[in-house]
Amino acid sequence: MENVPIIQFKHVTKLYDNDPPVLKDVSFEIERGKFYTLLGPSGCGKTTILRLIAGFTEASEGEILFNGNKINHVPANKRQVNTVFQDYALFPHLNVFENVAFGLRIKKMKAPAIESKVKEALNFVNLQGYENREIREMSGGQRQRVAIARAIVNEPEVILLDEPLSALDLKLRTEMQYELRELQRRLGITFIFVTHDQEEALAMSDEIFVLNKGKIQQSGTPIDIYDEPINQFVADFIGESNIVKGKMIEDYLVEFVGRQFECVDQGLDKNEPVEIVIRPEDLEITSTEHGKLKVKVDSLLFRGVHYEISCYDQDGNEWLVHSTKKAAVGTEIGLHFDPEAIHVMRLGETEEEFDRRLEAYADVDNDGE
Ligand SMILES: Nc1ncnc2c1ncn2[C@@H]1O[C@H](COP(=O)(O)OP(=O)(O)OP(=O)(O)O)[C@@H](O)[C@H]1O
Repeated sequence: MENVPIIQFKHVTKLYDNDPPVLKDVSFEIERGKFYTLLGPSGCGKTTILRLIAGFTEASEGEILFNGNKINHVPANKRQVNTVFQDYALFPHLNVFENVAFGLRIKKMKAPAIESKVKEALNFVNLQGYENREIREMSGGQRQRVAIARAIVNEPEVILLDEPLSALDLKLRTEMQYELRELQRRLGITFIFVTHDQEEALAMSDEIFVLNKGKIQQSGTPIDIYDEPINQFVADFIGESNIVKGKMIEDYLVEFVGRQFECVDQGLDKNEPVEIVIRPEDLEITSTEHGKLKVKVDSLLFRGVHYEISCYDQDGNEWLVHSTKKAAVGTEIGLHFDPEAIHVMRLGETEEEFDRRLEAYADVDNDGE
């Protein structure tokens, strides 16, 4: 049982009415006890995936499995899953205790057991002593914790969280990110968290699924996805990036902006058209003689930790640079970068092909040691 994924989607397609599909042939596996994030722009199908797992809607095609058993037609109240909604969906006329106790009362649990379970859940989210408070007397962050207590009190195997932090201001949101992550570790329950905020996804998750237009574009750890984006959509969505068109000359040699650069990629065709990603923090400002690229500084913004410098090369490509060094607007500067900073993306590569290519790199690295 331990090795069976807790949730599996096999070729799941979902249409509402006769509209075009909102999920198209989606397959993935969720392992027990990890923190997963579904990340993508508005309308890409994140909430639909949660609703399918919760049993609030049914798949049009494909299979959904829970602990290895098909659950496509299992009603929501028979699934070992609880949802924390964006607006928390708390009952305003009930106090904190009764909000958390609600599900247990429906299950007709005995009063002393309810009392101890609700207390335990409130302790978990640091709301001991708030039992008799009205919901309207609670702050946004406290309501959030009541909603989480209400989910964990049922001891589900999976907790689904649909943009639960989006109503909070930035400071509280950051605090709650730590709290939620910590809570997930202490509980050891599988969390599936939905957000369209890439920083939140990178900070919180064990695994991220990046979605666009009803398809999973890439899945992996935050570092995998940040360092090796599969395509332009992921590179752009997961952080600020410089993306330019290029050509793979041969293994370890790529051309862009009319020049050839040493890189770490291999296994592509000779002269294959590619896209190149370089992260702004991987670009170093230097003199025009020492730079690998010559660019003209267009604007400079102070961002607290670094300057954000926008430059243009001879072909009109924009290059964003994050640097603690300043550069004067209107001057020409050089940009230096290491071969490892160049990420080569194949056009139209599927996730399976991409993973195989990265594995081949790893084999070469290991052989080389
Ligand atoms: N009950 C419904 N009936 C018809 N269409 C729906 C229904 N629910 C969602 N959709 C459509 O399905 C698509 C995906 O919606 P979904 O809510 O899953 O996206 P999302 O990624 O969660 O977006 P958001 O971040 O805006 O919540 C959207 O085009 C939406 O309009």
